[in-house]
Amino acid sequence: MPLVVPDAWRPRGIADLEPNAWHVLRRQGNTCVVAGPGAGKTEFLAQRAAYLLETGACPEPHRVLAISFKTDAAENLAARVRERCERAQADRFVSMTFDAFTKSLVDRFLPALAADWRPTRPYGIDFSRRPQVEDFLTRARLAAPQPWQAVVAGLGPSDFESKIVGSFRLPLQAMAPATAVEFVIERWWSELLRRPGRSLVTFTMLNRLAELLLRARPQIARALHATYPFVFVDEFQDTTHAQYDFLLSAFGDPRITVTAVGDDKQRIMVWAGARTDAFDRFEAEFAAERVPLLVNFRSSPDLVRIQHVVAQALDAGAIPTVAQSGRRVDGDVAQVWTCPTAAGEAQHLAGWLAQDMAARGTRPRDYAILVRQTADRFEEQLAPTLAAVNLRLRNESRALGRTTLQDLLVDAYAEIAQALLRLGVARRAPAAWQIASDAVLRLRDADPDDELACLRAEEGLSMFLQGLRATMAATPPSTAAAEALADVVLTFVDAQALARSFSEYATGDTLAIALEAFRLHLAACADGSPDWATCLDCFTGVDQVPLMTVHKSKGLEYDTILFVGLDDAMWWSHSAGNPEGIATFFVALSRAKQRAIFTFCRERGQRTRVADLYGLLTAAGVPEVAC
Ligand SMILES: Nc1ncnc2c1ncn2[C@@H]1O[C@H](COP(=O)(O)OP(=O)(O)OP(=O)(O)O)[C@@H](O)[C@H]1O
Repeated sequence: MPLVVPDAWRPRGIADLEPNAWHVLRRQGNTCVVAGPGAGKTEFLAQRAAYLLETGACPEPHRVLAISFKTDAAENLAARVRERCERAQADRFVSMTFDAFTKSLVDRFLPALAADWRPTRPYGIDFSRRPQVEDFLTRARLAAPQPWQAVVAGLGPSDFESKIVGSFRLPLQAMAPATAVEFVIERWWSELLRRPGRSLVTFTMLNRLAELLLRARPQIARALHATYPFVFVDEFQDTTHAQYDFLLSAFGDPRITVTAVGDDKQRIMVWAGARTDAFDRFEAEFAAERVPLLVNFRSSPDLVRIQHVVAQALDAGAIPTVAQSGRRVDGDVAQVWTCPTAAGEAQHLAGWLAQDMAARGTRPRDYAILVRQTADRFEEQLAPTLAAVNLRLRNESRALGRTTLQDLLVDAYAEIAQALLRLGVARRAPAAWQIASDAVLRLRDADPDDELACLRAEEGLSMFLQGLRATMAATPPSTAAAEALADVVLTFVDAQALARSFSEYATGDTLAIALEAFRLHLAACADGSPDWATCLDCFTGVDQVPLMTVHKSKGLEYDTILFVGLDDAMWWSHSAGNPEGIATFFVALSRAKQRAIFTFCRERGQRTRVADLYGLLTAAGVPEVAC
């Protein structure tokens, strides 16, 4: 494909970029783009990838590496680049989560680690739960030499792994602890890595091992640099100590250009170890320029004004952003509903949703019900009431085996398998055909320029679909039939080909996790569906109102968000002015394009702990309405 002259390059799929975004798009050096919600940070990364690939700024065979924190964010970015670039260019865009990237390095180069730090192959993944860390710290204190015991006693379980273990650079060979903290760190590694049988490692440990690998084997770091001269990091505010240090060892090199984007007002992962100084460190240690984006493309002007009140509570110097999106609703753009009982709240919500959809011609997926936590409990409470007005609720935070429904829906295999099943019930499904035929060419390794190979791969697909249609027509949906279909599809797709063709499945158990979740979800949807088309609609969530935690809603947007449970019971860990609580509230509020509704139910709790959040809404002029 001919290269585009840089000055002639234009954004794809959007009319234009704001001036600051143009500046960073063309910039050579390291940059951090710090911008508020809806500023188009993710979109900007997709456009920059297209620019680098299409103008030859990132020439073949080099690649652009994008690192995200969540699977759905990584997939979302990859999908945006695929939509904007030719396949040959999009194939040079690698979008992975931090965990998948560092794990793949460790898995690939495990023998290159010094014996003292080498996990067994295979190793198990550990999630270091709080009681386990508490127990470990007690044992470590008792085993520590007397003079160190007081220091060990001062270590807390909540950030021990993420901060203490996460920020400690492993020496190239075995450790000889010189301090109390080093004693505990050494013991932690020793207990997990060198336990009898199979090693256990956490993702923090994998990040640390990947960082060690690059320091110990500079040739691996050089190979990484040669492959990825451009690196993006999305949601940079969520970077943990171990991840930041990995970035520094991996890409803190003048030949690599790193673009980090994020919003420190959306920092809601401090509890999971996000460091609070990531942008400052990046600016200093990567000699990066900090560039703000000043437009909000998502929310209407009135919502942007309310968001700014909350933004100022997080950062008194927050710069107001300019709304680009118009207002499309009459009346209040934000309200607090005060309901005496949970049942009354559910009824009001269901009735309001049905009425709003009828009045505005909106669809169930234009709305999202957000909760701070315990989405499963809210699902139980709300689903029957919504069903009474013919609305289906879908808990996207629901666990499916070792993943969640939300992550399954952006999984590459799930997308291919769904497309195949769609083609099994409908001949005319152009979008599904596109996904299936692209996937088959990739899985069968057919070069797009080799007409014969492409023809053969497509013939194979057509033959498979003939058989699949016959099977699906002859077998009504049931749990057993869904499981059998999942097997048929997997046999055709071929697990080995998946692992070969999709980097995310190359190592580890990502594919096994996706296959298990796909089977579980398909079987659950088949149960009670009158036909396969309905079952597949259920699978994708067509015409279902999504319910999810605020954490799961990060990066997403909806016409209207309904934040249920703004009370002390749901916000038990919040205290006035707590930045992470306000940031969580800010993330929820800023998902809305047109309207944000908050509900308070007296039966569920008080509103003392969350008085500051109500204070912000009042200051922004948001009215309270009794329901
Ligand atoms: N330059 C642009 N022109 C028009 N629309 C845009 C532009 N950039 C982004 N958008 C749209 O604005 C919305 C928000 O964009 P995006 O999700 O990239 O924002 P973000 O900064 O990553 O948001 P957040 O931090 O809140 O998740 C999306 O609907 C996107 O398609």
